[in-house]
Amino acid sequence: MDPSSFHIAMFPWFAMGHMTPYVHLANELASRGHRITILVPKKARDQLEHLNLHTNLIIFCPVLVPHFEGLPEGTETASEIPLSANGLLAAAVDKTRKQLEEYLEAHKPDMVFYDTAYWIPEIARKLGIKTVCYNVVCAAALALTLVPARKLPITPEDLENPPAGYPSKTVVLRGAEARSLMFITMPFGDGITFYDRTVRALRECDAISIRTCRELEGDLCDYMEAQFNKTVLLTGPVLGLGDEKDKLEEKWAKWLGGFEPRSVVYCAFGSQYILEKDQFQELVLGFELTGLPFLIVLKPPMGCDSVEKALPQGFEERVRGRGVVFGGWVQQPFILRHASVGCFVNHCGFGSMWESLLTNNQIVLVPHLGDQMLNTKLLVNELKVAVEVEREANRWFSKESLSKAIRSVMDAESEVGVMVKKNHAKWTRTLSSPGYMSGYVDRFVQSLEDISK
Ligand SMILES: O=c1ccn([C@@H]2O[C@H](COP(=O)(O)OP(=O)(O)O[C@H]3OC[C@@H](O)[C@H](O)[C@H]3O)[C@@H](O)[C@H]2O)c(=O)[nH]1
Repeated sequence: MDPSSFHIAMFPWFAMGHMTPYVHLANELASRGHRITILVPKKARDQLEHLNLHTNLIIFCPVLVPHFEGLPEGTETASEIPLSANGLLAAAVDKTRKQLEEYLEAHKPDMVFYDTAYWIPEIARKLGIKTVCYNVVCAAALALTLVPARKLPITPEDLENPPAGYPSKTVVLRGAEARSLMFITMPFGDGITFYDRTVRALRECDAISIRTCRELEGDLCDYMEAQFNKTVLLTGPVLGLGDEKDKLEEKWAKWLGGFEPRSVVYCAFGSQYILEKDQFQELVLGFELTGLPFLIVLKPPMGCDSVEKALPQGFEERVRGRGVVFGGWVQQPFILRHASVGCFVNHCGFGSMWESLLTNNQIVLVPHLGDQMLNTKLLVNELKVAVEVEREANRWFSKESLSKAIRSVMDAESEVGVMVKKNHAKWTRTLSSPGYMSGYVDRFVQSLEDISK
C-alpha cells in the first residue's frame, strides 16, 4: 500500500443522513490527495453528485438494490420508506454482498469504510483490505446501547440503565425515551437484530471511527475503545461547510431580509422525520403563539400530500406576513447564517446539531429518535447551550410547551436565554477556531497511515 495516497471504497447505509457525511469525508480525503469510490444506488448518486468537489478523485459506483418482499418496487434508500421499513431495506442491502465482493476483488482498494454492513470485514479480510467502521452518529448513541457490556437479551427496563462502566450520568435516557430504543432488538436485515448487526460491524473492523470530537465526547470515545478493545479514530464533525458553491436562494434571502436582525425562528427536522398530522398542527400553532416571525420547513405530515393542506383552519391568514410553512427543501446552512435568523428549532439530528453549534442562533430541541435524544442530552445537560421542548408521558408536545421553550431563549430578559447564549458562544468559538476541523481530519489521515502498515 502506498501510504502517501490511498484508494478508499465507501459503503454507507443507504440513507441521506449517512451518505451525505460520507461524501463530506470523501471531499476532505480527496483534498489531501486520496482517491475515493463511493458505492451507493443510482438514485442516491444523482442526489449526492453536486456535493462532489473533486470529480477527478471521487467517483460513484452504482449498486443495484435487489427487491425485498414488503418494500415498494424500486426502493433504494431509507428516504423512500417509513422508518418502520428500515429493517427490510437492511435485508435488501445485505443481498448486495456479492456485488461488493466482486467490486473489492476487481479493484482491491486499500481500505473500505462502512457502517451497518457488518459483513464487509469478512470479505475484505480475505483480500487483505483494511476496514474502518465509520459511524456518523454521536459516540453516546453507540456507547449507551450497542456495546458488549449490554446484558442480553435486552429488556425495556434494562434500557433505562446504562451498561457497566458507561461514563456519563447526564447523557442517559429514561422512561419512554429509553423504551423507544427497543428497536435495537428487532430484526434489521435477514435474521439479525440491529444490536447484533452493529456490534458485529464494530467488532470485526480494523478500526472504529466516529464523526465526533474529543471536546464533546472524549470519555464516551474512550469507553468505546475499551469496550471493543481497538482504536477509535475521530474525524471531527466533517460538515462540508464552506464548500458550498451556491448562495441562498433569492426567494428566501428576500423574505428573511424583511425582518429585524436575529428575530426569525427557523424550524426543520432533517431529511427523514414525518410528523403525525395532529402533532404537525400543534407545532405550527405553537409558532403562532410565540408572536415571532418564523420559517418552518417540514415534510407533509402523515397521510397528507402537502403541508398547505395540513394547516389548521384560518392559520395562513392569521400568520400572513410573519410566518411561512414550506414543504420543500431549503439550503439550511445558508438559512442558519442569515442575519435575520435568531433561533433554530430542530430535531437534533447529528448534522443539524453541529450546524446549530457552529452558528450563533439560539437552539430549541424537539428530538424524535434515539440518537437525536442523546444529542439533545449532550447539548442541554452537558454543554448547556440549548433547551428542550417538554413532552408529555406519551411523547406528545403541546403548542404551549413549544412556545414557552422558544420564548425562553428569545426573550431578551430571560435568564435561561442569556445562559445558553453565553455557553453556546464559547463552543462556537472553539469549534470554529482556525485549524480545529482540519486538524481532526489531518490526524485521522495520519492514523489511517498507521493502521495500513
Ligand atoms: O430543508 C432542509 C432540511 C435539512 N437540510 C440538511 O439536511 C441535513 C439533515 O441531517 P441531520 O443529521 O440533521 O438529520 P436527518 O434526520 O436527516 O439525519 C439522520 O441521520 C443522522 C441522525 O443523527 C439522525 O437521527 C437521522 O434522522 C442537515 O445537514 C441539514 O442542513 C437541508 O439542507 N435542507
